[in-house]
Amino acid sequence: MKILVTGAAGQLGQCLQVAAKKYTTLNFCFTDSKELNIASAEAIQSYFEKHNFHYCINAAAYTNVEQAETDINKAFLINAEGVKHLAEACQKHQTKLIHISTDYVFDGEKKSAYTEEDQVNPINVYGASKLKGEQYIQEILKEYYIVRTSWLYSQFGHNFFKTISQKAASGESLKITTQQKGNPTNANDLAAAVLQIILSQKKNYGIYHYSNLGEATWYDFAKAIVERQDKKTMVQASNAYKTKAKRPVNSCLDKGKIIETFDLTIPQWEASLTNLINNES
Ligand SMILES: NC(=O)C1=CN([C@@H]2O[C@H](COP(=O)(O)OP(=O)(O)OC[C@H]3O[C@@H](n4cnc5c(N)ncnc54)[C@H](OP(=O)(O)O)[C@@H]3O)[C@@H](O)[C@H]2O)C=CC1
Ligand SMILES: Cc1cn([C@H]2C[C@H](O)[C@@H](COP(=O)(O)OP(=O)(O)O[C@H]3O[C@@H](C)C(=O)[C@@H](O)[C@H]3O)O2)c(=O)[nH]c1=O
Repeated sequence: MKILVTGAAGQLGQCLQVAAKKYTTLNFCFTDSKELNIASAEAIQSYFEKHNFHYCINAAAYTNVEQAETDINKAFLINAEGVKHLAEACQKHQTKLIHISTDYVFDGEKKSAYTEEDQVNPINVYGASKLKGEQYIQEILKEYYIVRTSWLYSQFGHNFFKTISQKAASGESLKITTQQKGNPTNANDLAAAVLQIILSQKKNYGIYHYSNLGEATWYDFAKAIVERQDKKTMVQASNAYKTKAKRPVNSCLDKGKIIETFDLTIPQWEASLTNLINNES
């Protein structure tokens, strides 16, 4: 089975490269933004003409939530138009698309975890651009998986876990917001789940939610990161951390559908965080 991975130099892309090593029967083609720029319809069409992919995993995205507020065109160029180009190429070449989306498509007003059927209503530019990408896929394709995830962290790339670990290592005291809750998710777990979807060979296409189990505020998450590394840094709860972009107050995701459909076992976020730290040290 031949699988294209876009955005392969990013955080999830690198976790997919690690996870892929376990599956020698799968033939991966990992591409970074230089090899395959998803914002270029021509580049995508000519790449798909040269290969015959069974699946495309789209891990390419514009992910800077703060910068997206002023860099609106670029966020939409990559997260919406880029995804449209990929969907069109997948449609033309009978390639199944696995696209990664976000909890930030929701407004956060719901009191409990969001299911796949819940109303979307993004409250920042990044979320709006990702939603537009989802909508293009639904218009163009029948054979797709949109996997919404949240609060990704790992040993790779830029993420909250690495920011907090670096600040703690330099002895900087931390003020962390208690104003949003969600599901911290180890990107290595997401990568494994995506490959399990492919290996299942099921045809239950549609939208799915995947994140680690258990909820936390960013403050809870930061405290857990610092405590597990035995750092003496003070982690202070804050209810006034200033940002340009609004973020959903609650973006917890209900995982019932993906667990049942693909028979997945999803780790608790605390256990997965411990695991990552133990593997890194
Ligand atoms: N990070 C998170 O907390 C969350 C992420 N997600 C989603 O998960 C997916 C993976 O995110 P993550 O790995 O963390 O993100 P990263 O920002 O780490 O990686 C994204 C990758 O996409 C590449 N990219 C950007 N523009 C293009 C382009 N035009 N063509 C090809 N590649 C491009 C980037 O390359 P370059 O650096 O060269 O531009 C980068 O390597 C994304 O869809 C994201 O929206 C969902 C929820 C949470
Ligand atoms: C660094 C820092 C952040 N914060 C706050 C700001 C914000 O409300 C929250 C999270 O900060 P970040 O900017 O790291 O996270 P953010 O960029 O909002 O993370 C999001 O990224 C995109 C790509 C997604 O799809 C989402 O699921 C989510 O993971 O923590 C503090 O309170 N103190 C701090 O020292």
